[in-house]
Amino acid sequence: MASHPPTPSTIYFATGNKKKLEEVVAILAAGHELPFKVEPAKLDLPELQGEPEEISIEKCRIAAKQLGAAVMVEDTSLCFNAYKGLPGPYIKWFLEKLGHDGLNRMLAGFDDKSAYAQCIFAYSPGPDAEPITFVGRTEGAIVPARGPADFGWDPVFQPDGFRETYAEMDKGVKNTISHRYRALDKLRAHLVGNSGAAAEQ
Ligand SMILES: O=c1nc[nH]c2c1ncn2[C@H]1C[C@H](O)[C@@H](COP(=O)(O)OP(=O)(O)OP(=O)(O)O)O1
Ligand SMILES: [Mg+2]
Repeated sequence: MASHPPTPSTIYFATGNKKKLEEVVAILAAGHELPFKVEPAKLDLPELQGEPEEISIEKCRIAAKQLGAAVMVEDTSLCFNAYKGLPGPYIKWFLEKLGHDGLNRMLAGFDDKSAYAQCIFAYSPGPDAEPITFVGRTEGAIVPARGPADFGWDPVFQPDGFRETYAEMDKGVKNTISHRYRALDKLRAHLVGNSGAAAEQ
């Protein structure tokens, strides 16, 4: 992992998605007091192509250059096992063009409806540093849409071990089992471990 200077007092979370921001704020607020502040930065970051980790790293480089500061970004994939992980990072376009029903129709010919949601956070302390990444994954299945349609593909993703879709479940529950929680929890642990106090030891 790239060696980074101690965690700065302010880190910008660069995203154009207010529902992602809501969940990041809620997840961080539910944990212990942090030795740094996370400020939102509304940037319309490009939809890049490539392997998910590379996409997050490049997205982070772009955001760090634009903001000239410490920044975190995340890119989210929805991966169908019957499609060897596609749509993956391209889910945004599949969702936009096909909608919830269309995503289900993609799997009509397959017995295997299993999927996983994946979130990759990338963090960089500044424009000249190499971003580091943190991956979170939640296994589940693609189901006919159930629940409020206020956040992307939440209505069609039912995490393993639950009877509700992400959309139906209490936000507090989603924010303890989701792909976003799992990735962000690793990033938070890194940033706390690398904060001033710890870094002096
Ligand atoms: O927990 C989630 N539950 C349901 N849907 C979700 C979730 N997280 C991302 N999504 C949607 C948003 C976008 O349609 C696509 C990912 O694309 P992605 O590029 O990561 O998000 P985005 O462009 O909306 O925001 P950003 O400015 O951070 O890139 O899946
Ligand atoms: Mg995006």
